Amino acid sequence: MILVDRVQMQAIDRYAIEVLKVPALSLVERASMAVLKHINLNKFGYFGVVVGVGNNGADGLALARNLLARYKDVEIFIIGDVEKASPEFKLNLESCEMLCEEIYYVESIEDLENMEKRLSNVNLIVDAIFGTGLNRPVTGIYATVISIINNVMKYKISIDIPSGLDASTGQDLGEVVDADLIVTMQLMKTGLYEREAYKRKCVIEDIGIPQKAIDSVIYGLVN
Ligand SMILES: NC(=O)C1=CN([C@@H]2O[C@H](COP(=O)(O)OP(=O)(O)OC[C@H]3O[C@@H](n4cnc5c(N)ncnc54)[C@H](OP(=O)(O)O)[C@@H]3O)[C@@H](O)[C@H]2O)[C@H](O)CC1
Ligand SMILES: [K+]
Repeated sequence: MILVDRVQMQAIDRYAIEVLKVPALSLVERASMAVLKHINLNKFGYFGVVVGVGNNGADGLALARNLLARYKDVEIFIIGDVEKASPEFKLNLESCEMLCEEIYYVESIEDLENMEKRLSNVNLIVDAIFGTGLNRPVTGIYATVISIINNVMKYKISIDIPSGLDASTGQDLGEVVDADLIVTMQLMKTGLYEREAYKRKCVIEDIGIPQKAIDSVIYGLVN
C-alpha cells in the first residue's frame, strides 16, 4: 500500500491540477460522491455538514449539495472567512444556497450554541473542517466546534482526515473529530496508517487523480 504524508498529497493534488490539467472541481465532486456511497440513505435522512473554508470544506459542500439533490434534510455550518475560500468552495456554496435554507455562519457564542442545538437533532454529522491543509494546532472557535461535534454523540463521517489530526504524523493537533468512518481520498495518509484507532475506521476512495501524478511525486518520474 502506498503511504503519503500531507506534503506529498498536496503535491500530488497540485500536479494533477496544474500539470495534468485535471479540473479541481471534478476532484472535489468525485470526493463528495466517494463519501456519499458510504452513507445508507435509507437509514440516514437528516445531516449536519460542518465545513471549513478550504477544499476539505468544498468536498463537504459538494456532498451537502448531492444530499439536497435527493431531498435529504441538510443543515450546513461554515467556520472561517468565506472570502478566503477557493473557487470550488464558492461554486458549491452558491448551489447549496439555492437548495438549502439552513446555512449558518459560526462566529459567535450564540452561533456555537445554535449549532450544538441543531446538531443534537441530526442523525449524521459530516466533518469537512480540515483535511491535508491542517498545518498548526487547532485553537479558538475551531477547537470548540470540534468538541461540540464530539459531544453531541452522533454518527460521524470525516472527509479525508478527521479534523484536528496531523495527516503526516498522526499527532493530535488539539481536539480531533472522533469519526466513526474516515473516507480518505486516493491514497492512505501516513498519519492515519500509524494510528490503529484511525486506520481501522478508514476507507480509501479513488477520486480520479492520475497515477502519473502519484508516480511523479513519489518516484520523481517526470516524462
Ligand atoms: N487540493 C485538491 O485539489 C483537492 C483537495 N481535496 C480536499 O481538500 C483538502 C485540502 O484542502 P486545503 O484547502 O489545502 O486545506 P484544508 O481544507 O484541509 O484546510 C483549510 C485551511 O485551513 C487553514 N488552517 C490550517 N490549519 C489551521 C488551524 N489549526 N486553524 C485554522 N485554520 C487552519 C489553512 O489555511 P491558512 O491560510 O490559514 O494556512 C488551510 O488551507 C483535502 O484534505 C481534501 O479533503 C479534494 O478531496 C480533492 C482535490
Ligand atoms: K475532515
